[in-house]
Amino acid sequence: MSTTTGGALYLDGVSVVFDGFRALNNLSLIIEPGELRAIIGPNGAGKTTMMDIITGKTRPTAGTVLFGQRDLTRLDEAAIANLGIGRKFQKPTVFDALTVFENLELALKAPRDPWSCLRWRLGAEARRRIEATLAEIGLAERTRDRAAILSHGQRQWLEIGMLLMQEPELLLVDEPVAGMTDQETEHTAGLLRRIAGRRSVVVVEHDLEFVRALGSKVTVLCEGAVLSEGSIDHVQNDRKVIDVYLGR
Ligand SMILES: Nc1ncnc2c1ncn2[C@@H]1O[C@H](COP(=O)(O)OP(=O)(O)OP(=O)(O)O)[C@@H](O)[C@H]1O
Repeated sequence: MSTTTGGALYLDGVSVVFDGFRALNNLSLIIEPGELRAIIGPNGAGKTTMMDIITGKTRPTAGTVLFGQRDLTRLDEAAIANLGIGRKFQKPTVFDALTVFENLELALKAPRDPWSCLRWRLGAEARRRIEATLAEIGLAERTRDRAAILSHGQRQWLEIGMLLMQEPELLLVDEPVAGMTDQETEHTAGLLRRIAGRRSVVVVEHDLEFVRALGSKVTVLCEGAVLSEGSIDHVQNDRKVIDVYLGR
């Protein structure tokens, strides 16, 4: 199995203060290269703020954020994206008028080159990558269909595919299964399990059945810090987690 070339994601003592309110409070977390990790927690726990810190949208008030050897707190959002950190927001942003294939083609960062024979070879390589991604996201049968006629779940998978075309080392995924059917939810868990390994994947989600299907380590955030961490069975049986989150 090939492994990611990106390093670990390392957050140490990260705090974010908005007008005196601590959205993150001394948060420490390590995501290993190739790891799939689920992040859960009550509303306002700091899950979105944590994603915003990693992508450079929000700056920490204190603490260290490293991706491999790179200090993310010194980079802007574009530089962090260029390092290979991709983010999928809840609402998909696929192009309705384009086909599934064209959406993936558009997402591909094709290098421009004046040599036509080389361009042909790059074209073949691009096609191979698009086809591999179509198979990976399970949309090989829908290649020529316009995105507009896809189901909600299929649109989410297409957007994940568009992010994969950029070959991220770390993919952040925000509530991917909201609004999906049970079957689509199951497919999404399989998809995320498959795409981790070659890159790290961090998933924020409220649906605990889905989190169970991911089969990954789970981190429970509460009041801006890690409340519990371990297997889904471990965190679901943790008294602290039941008291502040699951028992409510
Ligand atoms: N820009 C901001 N200014 C002030 N407060 C903010 C800002 N962004 C987030 N907060 C506050 O920080 C806290 C953490 O919010 P965050 O969105 O990270 O939580 P969350 O775990 O993602 O919640 P949810 O599950 O509801 O999406 C919340 O109390 C929120 O109101």
